[in-house]
Amino acid sequence: MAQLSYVSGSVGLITLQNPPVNVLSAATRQGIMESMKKALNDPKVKSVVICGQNGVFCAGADIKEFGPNISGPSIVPLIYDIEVANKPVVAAIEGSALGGGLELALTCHYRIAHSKTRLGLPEVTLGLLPGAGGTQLLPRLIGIPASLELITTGRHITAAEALQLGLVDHVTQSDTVDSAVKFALSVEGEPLDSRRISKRPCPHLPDLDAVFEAVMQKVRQKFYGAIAPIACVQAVRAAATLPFSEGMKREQQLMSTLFTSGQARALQYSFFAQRAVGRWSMPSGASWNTSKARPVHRAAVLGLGTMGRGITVALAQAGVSVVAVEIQEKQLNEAREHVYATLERGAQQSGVSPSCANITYSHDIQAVADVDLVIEAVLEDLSLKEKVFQQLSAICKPGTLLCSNTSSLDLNCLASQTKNPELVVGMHFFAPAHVMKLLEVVYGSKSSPEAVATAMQLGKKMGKISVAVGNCRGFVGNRMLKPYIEQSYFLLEEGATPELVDKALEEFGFPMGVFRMSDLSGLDVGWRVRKEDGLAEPVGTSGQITRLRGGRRYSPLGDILCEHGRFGQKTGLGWYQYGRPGGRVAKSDPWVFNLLEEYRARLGLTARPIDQQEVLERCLYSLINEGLCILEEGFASSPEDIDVIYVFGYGWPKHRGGPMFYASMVGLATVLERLDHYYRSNPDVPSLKPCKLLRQLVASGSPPVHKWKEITKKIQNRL
Ligand SMILES: CC/C=C\C/C=C/C(=O)SCCNC(=O)CCNC(=O)[C@H](O)C(C)(C)COP(=O)(O)OP(=O)(O)OC[C@H]1O[C@@H](n2cnc3c(N)ncnc32)[C@H](O)[C@@H]1OP(=O)(O)O
Repeated sequence: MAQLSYVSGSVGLITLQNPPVNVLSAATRQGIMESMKKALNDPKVKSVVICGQNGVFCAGADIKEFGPNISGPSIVPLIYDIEVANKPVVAAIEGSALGGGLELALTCHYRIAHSKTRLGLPEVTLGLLPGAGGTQLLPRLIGIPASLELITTGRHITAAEALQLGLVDHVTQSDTVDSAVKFALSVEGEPLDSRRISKRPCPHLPDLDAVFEAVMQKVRQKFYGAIAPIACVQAVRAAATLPFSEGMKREQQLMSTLFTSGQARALQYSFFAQRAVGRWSMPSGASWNTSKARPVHRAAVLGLGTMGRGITVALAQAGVSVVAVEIQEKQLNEAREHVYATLERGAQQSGVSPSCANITYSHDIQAVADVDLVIEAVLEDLSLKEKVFQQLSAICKPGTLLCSNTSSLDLNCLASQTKNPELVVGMHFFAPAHVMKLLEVVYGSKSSPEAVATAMQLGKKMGKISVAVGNCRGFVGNRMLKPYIEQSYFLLEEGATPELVDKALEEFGFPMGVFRMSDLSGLDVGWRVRKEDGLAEPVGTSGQITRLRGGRRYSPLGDILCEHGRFGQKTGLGWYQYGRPGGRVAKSDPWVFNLLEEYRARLGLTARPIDQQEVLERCLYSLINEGLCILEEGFASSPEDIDVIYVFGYGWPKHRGGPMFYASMVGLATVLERLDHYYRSNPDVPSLKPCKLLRQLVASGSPPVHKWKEITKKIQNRL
């Protein structure tokens, strides 16, 4: 796991050998310790170089080993031995130096990095802090403000930035190990005291208290409810105020609290879940490792409204050449300007040149004739989309993949309009499409595995976390949103206010509660769907209000708002008031309170006190129940798929893992008991009826999320 070899006569070369990313597993730690000892005891060795095999230095501690029974030598004394070594130790950094990997490099006396290396201390994203001395060493090397920023965000930086910050000593474009060996030879025999970071004082910072106070406030706001960023700030403060050994003790104290926290478990689960969704499968048995993606060099986007523009930007930024089509001349020109400005802004932020040259614009659908893939993003109207798919099928060259960005329509209907339904898949982006990480890749009953593989690969190229899901109403994300929103309306009927519901959800960790979120997305969208479904009926001021539709409880409150032209932020009025159309700041609106009072009075409903616990249970457990139904029916292949969708597309707080993980943390038996309880008092609300899978999981002893598959497989109704 770590190999010592001898090069250039006097250099001991220690190579970490733990593919794919040389994590510091117990065996690797043992290997480094033994190799170091051997090299230091060997009189022939005058200097040491540490590198990683296959072009990767080290991605840090092995997250899979985290838990109560971690074995092998611990990291802290191991890397301490390196710092106190009496021979110069040089880190030859390439690929990645992250977490414990960067901490390992920090205890070396010199750091040589390849120009393409990424460095960082991302422990905070795993619910931890850099607990192998990182919080004490980094501030001594690069100062407190830069350290606070890197440690609290976990951001990866380039070698160039690392050089600028003083984190590395030299950046090379050529062979990293060769450069490091030459460098090691050049410093053999030189004094090392000044190279030991732990011996340095932390650079002085005037207004220390004010700086830490400001950072703490920022962190509490930005990472609401997350404990690791706070602990990171506290640990860096220890570096600024305590001697090194005391600071190390503080770091360990804070780390041990984080290490066993539920948040760390959730975030580490999420790390692996993000990777697991790439190993997709379909009910037919086809999967990522049996299906080959086609190359997509040229793609078309059809319809340049908000979604189409965002998708165009995302494709161009991924280096795909784009044909952007919009039949309305005015909209086309606006889109061209908008896309250009967005790409320019993105280029300024990232420091790379904009990709405008990759885009051609047309108002003629014939322009898509020779592309490899089309993403349709026209209005969410079935008959319009069906017509578009007929046209695409006739125009495009054979084999072109036809994708729809629909968020709600039946993909099979669109596929049935084409000559090759196997080439049709959904690519459901989230607004703004060039920013949001999530992509639902939707397979219909005839989609070929190759088509799914191609959409998944394109999503990856666009920097998305892509999740393959089946074609049910609303797919996974929006389908689960439905009972969540429904419960929030029922809570209003029973006595809650939008403020009360939103507060509970925001304190849980959502960036926006359900009502603020609905105002942002536009209340008219759901209204149109409800009207199409025959649910929303005009109420007016004196009309009869019915709260039962098709035998199910129904709340027309959302429809009533829309009848008053209150569509949310875009009209300046929704569940809140925004001052003006397009306003962003939500203020309570007495009009809404009056409406609720009148509504309850008309229906003879008595408002009762509703607490945050009830809001969370009803909104979240009904959403979780729907997620379990989706798993049961096979429209998602694993709980990880659902959790990734919710964290990256719907603002589910990252440190709570996702709805499925959260349910397992709360206890499936508790979720079942509470759903049973609410269903008993609301037998006309089917989404509160616990699904079969939930009962089965509880009957099987509530296994951890990664074991659910064994049970879902048994009861899945295949698509
Ligand atoms: C006791 C604690 C003491 C000290 C504190 C130290 C704490 C730490 O060091 S925590 C770990 C900090 N490091 C990270 O957070 C880095 C995580 N890894 C990455 O960001 C990326 O994997 C990468 C940039 C290193 C490489 O990216 P890419 O090339 O896209 O590959 P993958 O992400 O798909 O990874 C490949 C493969 O490796 C697994 N893996 C990556 N890092 C780790 C890790 N630190 N521990 C365990 N496994 C790791 C990853 O899961 C992939 O495998 P699977 O596809 O099987 O999941």
